[in-house]
Amino acid sequence: MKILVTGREGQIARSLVEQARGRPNIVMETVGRPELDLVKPESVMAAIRERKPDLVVSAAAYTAVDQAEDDVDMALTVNAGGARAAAKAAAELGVPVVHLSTDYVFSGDKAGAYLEDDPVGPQSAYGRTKLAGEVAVADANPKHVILRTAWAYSPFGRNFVKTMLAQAQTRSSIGVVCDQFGNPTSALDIADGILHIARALAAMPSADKFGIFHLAGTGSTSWAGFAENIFVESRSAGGPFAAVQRISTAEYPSKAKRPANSRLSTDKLARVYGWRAPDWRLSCADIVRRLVQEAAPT
Ligand SMILES: NC(=O)C1=CN([C@@H]2O[C@H](COP(=O)(O)OP(=O)(O)OC[C@H]3O[C@@H](n4cnc5c(N)ncnc54)[C@H](OP(=O)(O)O)[C@@H]3O)[C@@H](O)[C@H]2O)C=CC1
Ligand SMILES: Cc1cn([C@H]2C[C@H](O)[C@@H](COP(=O)(O)OP(=O)(O)O[C@H]3O[C@@H](C)C(=O)[C@@H](O)[C@H]3O)O2)c(=O)[nH]c1=O
Ligand SMILES: [Mg+2]
Repeated sequence: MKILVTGREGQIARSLVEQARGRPNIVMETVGRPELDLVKPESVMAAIRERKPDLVVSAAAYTAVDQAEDDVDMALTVNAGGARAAAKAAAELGVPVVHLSTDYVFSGDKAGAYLEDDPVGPQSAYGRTKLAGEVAVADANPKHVILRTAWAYSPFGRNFVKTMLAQAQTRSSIGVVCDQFGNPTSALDIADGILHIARALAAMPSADKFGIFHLAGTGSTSWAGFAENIFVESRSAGGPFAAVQRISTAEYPSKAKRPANSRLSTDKLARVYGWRAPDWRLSCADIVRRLVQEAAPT
């Protein structure tokens, strides 16, 4: 099975390449700028048409949450227009699209974990443009799996884990918000989940397998709790650590508003596909140890 991923250097794209390595019957290919540019729908259509994949993973996106507040037109063009083109190209080939979306489509006002059909209410430009992307993808290709994930981190690209470890190199204490709750999710786990979904769709593309699904790490915490766990693991692996000062959202001003609670229920994915991500602490430990080892002088 040939899987084509949009974006080359993104953390989910790189995780898909790593997790597919050595798996029989899976050819994982990535394509990004300049050949596939989400700003240019024709380039997206042409790149996908030419490669004739059996499944498209629409992973590339405008992901700079604060920057999107000042750059809404570009974020919308990429996250909705670009996503629509990828889904449409897949539809023309008659193949499914797995499209990545985000917990930031929710307002954060709910007390419990969000279900797939809970009302959306994005608080940020990024969240609004990603929601527009969900609508565009669903409209362009009936064979869509929209995967909302959250708080992604990995050994690759830019993410919260790498930011915390980098800051701890020069600081003994770091202020981190303790009043926003969600599910830290390893991009390597997201890649495993996507591979599971791809195999299930190839085996039996029944109607219940399409639609919106939540895929996130099992268990939840605050950003402060996440940071504390990162430093416990890093310290035990001989890496950098800092004290976490628990602060409120008001004490950490930012352009974009983040949801106070964006915990995602992953029961639908478990029910329909029989797959759930590991506990976030286990995956966090793996990735922190790997980053510490990779940084250690040899
Ligand atoms: N990171 C997170 O915490 C979360 C991410 N998601 C979603 O998951 C998906 C993947 O996220 P992640 O891997 O973390 O993202 P990254 O920010 O790591 O990567 C984004 C990718 O998109 C590419 N890209 C951006 N603009 C364009 C464009 N105009 N044309 C082509 N490619 C472009 C980038 O290319 P280049 O390498 O050239 O810059 C990069 O490869 C996104 O849809 C995101 O919205 C959902 C929830 C959480
Ligand atoms: C770096 C830092 C962040 N924070 C806060 C700010 C924010 O509320 C929270 C996370 O900050 P970040 O900028 O890393 O996260 P952010 O860019 O908001 O992360 C989001 O990215 C997009 C792409 C998604 O789809 C979301 O699921 C989510 O992962 O932690 C601190 O309190 N202290 C710090 O030192
Ligand atoms: Mg960020």
